[in-house]
Amino acid sequence: MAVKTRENPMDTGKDIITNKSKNEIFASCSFSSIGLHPTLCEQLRERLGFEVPTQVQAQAIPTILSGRHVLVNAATGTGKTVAYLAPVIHHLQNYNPRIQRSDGTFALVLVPTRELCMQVYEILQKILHRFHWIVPGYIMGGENRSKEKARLRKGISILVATPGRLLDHLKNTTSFLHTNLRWIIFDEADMILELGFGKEIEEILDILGSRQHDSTSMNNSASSVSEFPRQNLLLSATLNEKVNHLAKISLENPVMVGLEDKRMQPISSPEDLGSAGSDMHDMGQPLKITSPSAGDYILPAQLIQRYVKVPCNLRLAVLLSILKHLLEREASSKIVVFFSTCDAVDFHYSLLSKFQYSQPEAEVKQMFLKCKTFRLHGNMKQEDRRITFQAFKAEKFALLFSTDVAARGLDFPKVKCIIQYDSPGEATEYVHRVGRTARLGQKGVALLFLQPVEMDYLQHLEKHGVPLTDYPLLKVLDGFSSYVQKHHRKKFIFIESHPWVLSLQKALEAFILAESNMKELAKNAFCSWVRAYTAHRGELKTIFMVKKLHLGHVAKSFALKEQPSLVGKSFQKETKKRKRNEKQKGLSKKRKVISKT
Ligand SMILES: Nc1ncnc2c1ncn2[C@@H]1O[C@H](COP(=O)(O)OP(=O)(O)OP(=O)(O)O)[C@@H](O)[C@H]1O
Repeated sequence: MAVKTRENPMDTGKDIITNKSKNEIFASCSFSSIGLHPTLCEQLRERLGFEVPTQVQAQAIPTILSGRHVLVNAATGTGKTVAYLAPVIHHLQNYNPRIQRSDGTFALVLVPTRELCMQVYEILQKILHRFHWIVPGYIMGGENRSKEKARLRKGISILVATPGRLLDHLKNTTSFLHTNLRWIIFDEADMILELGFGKEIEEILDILGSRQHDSTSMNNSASSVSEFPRQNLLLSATLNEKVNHLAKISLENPVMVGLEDKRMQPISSPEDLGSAGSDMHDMGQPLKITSPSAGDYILPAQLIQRYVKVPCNLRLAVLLSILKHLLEREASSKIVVFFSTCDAVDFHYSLLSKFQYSQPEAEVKQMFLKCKTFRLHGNMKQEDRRITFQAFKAEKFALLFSTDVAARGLDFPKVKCIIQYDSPGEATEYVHRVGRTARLGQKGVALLFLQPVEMDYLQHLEKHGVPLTDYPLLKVLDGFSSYVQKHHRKKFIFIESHPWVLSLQKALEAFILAESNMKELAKNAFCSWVRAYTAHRGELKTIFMVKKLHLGHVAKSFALKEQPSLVGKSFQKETKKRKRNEKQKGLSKKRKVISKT
């Protein structure tokens, strides 16, 4: 099938998978030829519509079936979930006599966020349709503990969990039976650590008797209760050096799937592997994963990646213009916009739910965007998070405003465009955010907003093999208004003087001024935005520097005419308090900002 030529700079083409990308994504074998039970293959076909395995599934499934510990590194949207679920189900449905609920938990899938927990559980439910004796279940932060206890007491064969809640039940739910545990799977392994769950994971492995020790095999521990040896799996699109310690304490002689040789280095000293310092073997060779460098992050080949350089004070007007452009050009578009804070999500969500606009001289005001808008962040009630997650999945034409809770693992069908309005920070997070589109060979576009003072971030991304091209913003803005053409025949070469943007900015400021609750939301969003900006780490601190910003212009990006006066002493006091709290609790900045799993 030929790929459509693109006229619209953000046109993602039809929802087609080209023959070329089909060959890159899918393997030329069948699920049964890689060892899966015929009924399971049928379930994959009937319930999920999977005819043949993806490349990563074709590599990982036989290796996992063989019982080896495995590290899987493959691009976003390539089918890692079924790559680990299918072998587990294959073995479990084969047990003779059949497993029962009273046997407790056999497999544990650890995930970093609640939405991912629900997603994996839903996939399990589908595949297990014909294997009714294998019971799936989930436990996660925000849910009712007593109900979870009751479910655990009855028995859950394959349990999906967020780490904090799992540890809680391991310590406090005596009826939680896990003596038959055979598999521990870390999905998005690097994120689990990034969120500061390292200590919890070590405790979990200790309690479950699945921690590797220097001289003892795990078969000497609690796992010996089970008749089968333990098998642990670590997966992510961005396995990096941070997972070395986790790999060391949880995997024994692991096989690497998708990690090129250049990413593996012999261990020269015990410190190479982190605090506990021991070795990890693959065929006798102690190895560790090195930091990713140029070209190491695998991004979907068909993903179009662009950046847009926007002066700070016009960011909001430009965001709204681009959204309008995209949604009006493509009648079935789904777009995800990433923000750095919950307050920013709330502000932009409320703004777009209410903001009406008419071009100068036009008589009737209309909603600026006529599109269903959703929001998702860690400060929302659990039930609202669940409703949003399900609703956005089902929609064909919708916008989602989110923090990084949606960045990892979530599989929203038919998302055509990802906009990173606030920069992601680490290149790893860039990779996962953009990975919500262009899944499984589908087309997709990613757009990154940068301010003129932040342009060095492009080099940071390029170092990791992520090259971006310029987005033709002026062309998009010019295409907008009859007003522009009627009153100004000259061509505009600066965004700062573009009549469409200026008129929109004016209207936004007037709207915020007139709506007191919106003004409050804008102020809160402004303050947390600045706080989040100061939280960039390492090398990124030199790119995203608050002191390089004009805070009055930042205020304009929340449609505030003036910089809120509360920023100053109270902001500094709050920042100091936050740092003190973080130090005391030993939490990573990120975990606090991102989510309450
Ligand atoms: N063999 C297959 N045939 C058809 N579709 C598949 C197959 N395997 C997976 N998919 C689909 O591909 C999409 C991506 O799968 P999945 O979410 O497992 O990817 P992933 O590699 O885990 O992505 P991420 O790194 O973002 O978590 C899903 O919609 C899934 O249903």
